[in-house]
Amino acid sequence: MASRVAVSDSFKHFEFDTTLKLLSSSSSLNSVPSKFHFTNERSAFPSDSLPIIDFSALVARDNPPQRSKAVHDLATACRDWGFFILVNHSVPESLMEAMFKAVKEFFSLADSEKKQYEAKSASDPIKCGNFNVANTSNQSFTLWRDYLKLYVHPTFHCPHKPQLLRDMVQEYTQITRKLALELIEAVCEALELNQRYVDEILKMESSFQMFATNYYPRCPQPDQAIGLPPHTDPGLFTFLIHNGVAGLQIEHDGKWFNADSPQNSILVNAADQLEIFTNGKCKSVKHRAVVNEEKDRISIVVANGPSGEAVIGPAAALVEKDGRAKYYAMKYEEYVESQLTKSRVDGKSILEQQMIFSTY
Ligand SMILES: O=C(O)CCC(=O)C(=O)O
Ligand SMILES: [Fe+2]
Repeated sequence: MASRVAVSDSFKHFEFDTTLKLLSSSSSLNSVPSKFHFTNERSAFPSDSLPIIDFSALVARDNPPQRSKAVHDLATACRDWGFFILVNHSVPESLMEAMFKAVKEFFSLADSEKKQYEAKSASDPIKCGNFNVANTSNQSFTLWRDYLKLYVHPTFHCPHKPQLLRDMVQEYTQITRKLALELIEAVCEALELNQRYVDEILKMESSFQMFATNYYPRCPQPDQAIGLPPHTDPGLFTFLIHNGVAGLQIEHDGKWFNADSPQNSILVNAADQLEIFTNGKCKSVKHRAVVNEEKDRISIVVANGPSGEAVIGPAAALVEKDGRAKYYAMKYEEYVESQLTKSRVDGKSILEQQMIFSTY
């Protein structure tokens, strides 16, 4: 990492200065301004062997052998990679296209219009602008991306303009919520956890679902800035689609892999609450978003969590089988807030802080 701005009392995670979209469209921008400086090694291996999960087989309840194979494949993917490509998921291609049109309309609004959604605190249900992160030496830098983040369930929050965004986010998050529920039920089935865990422990009926979209403008020096530094996601399963421009990388066996995906598929990763709830049987995979010199990249992300009120620790039946709990429990809404405000780029993640290490 190169020089950055030292963290002072005025350090703010949330910032709305000038959007990056506006800054990077200036023809004279030929180097990364110092506040974005983050030296990164963005090379990664190709991702030929990423698991592919066929959603239609997973929900084929009239074909038990097919379903049980899909359930098994899902559990294996969550254990070995913490990441997979979901195909035959039933989300219409036209809805995905409309989502990209809608978020582009949002990012193209004037800064003065977007500024009303500048976050004042971590718990604001609508946030947009830039995001600053710090490292353990108390130096901060700004990420090379503009973002919009919304809390969409159990209460729906979305800007009123553009109307297309409001309509599409509502439709897309409703469909993806159903997909997430199916995935969670399948993981529970694979681990022999009954429906009570889904309904009463995770409280999926009031699942806390977040929608985010990231706009990563092309970058004059992609090795000197980062879209999103390595992190894991809160929640159970994160769904990601992108505009066809590569940039997502995932960590596997201590190496970075490019997470390429076929068109119309959804990239899914197991997230922190799934790792905790399954007592480590599913892995919350570290990932990052790198930027490039040629093309603007947009990703659309849905983080599907348990209820914000749910206190998530390892499932009792698994603790019994494993002989010990490997994680502390925490209320999910507190976990989300801690991750937004307390994480340090090169420090222990909130997930690592929740781990209980065996004393023998
Ligand atoms: O844009 C991407 O590829 C990654 C986004 C992501 O990891 C996130 O929003 O948590
Ligand atoms: Fe993420």
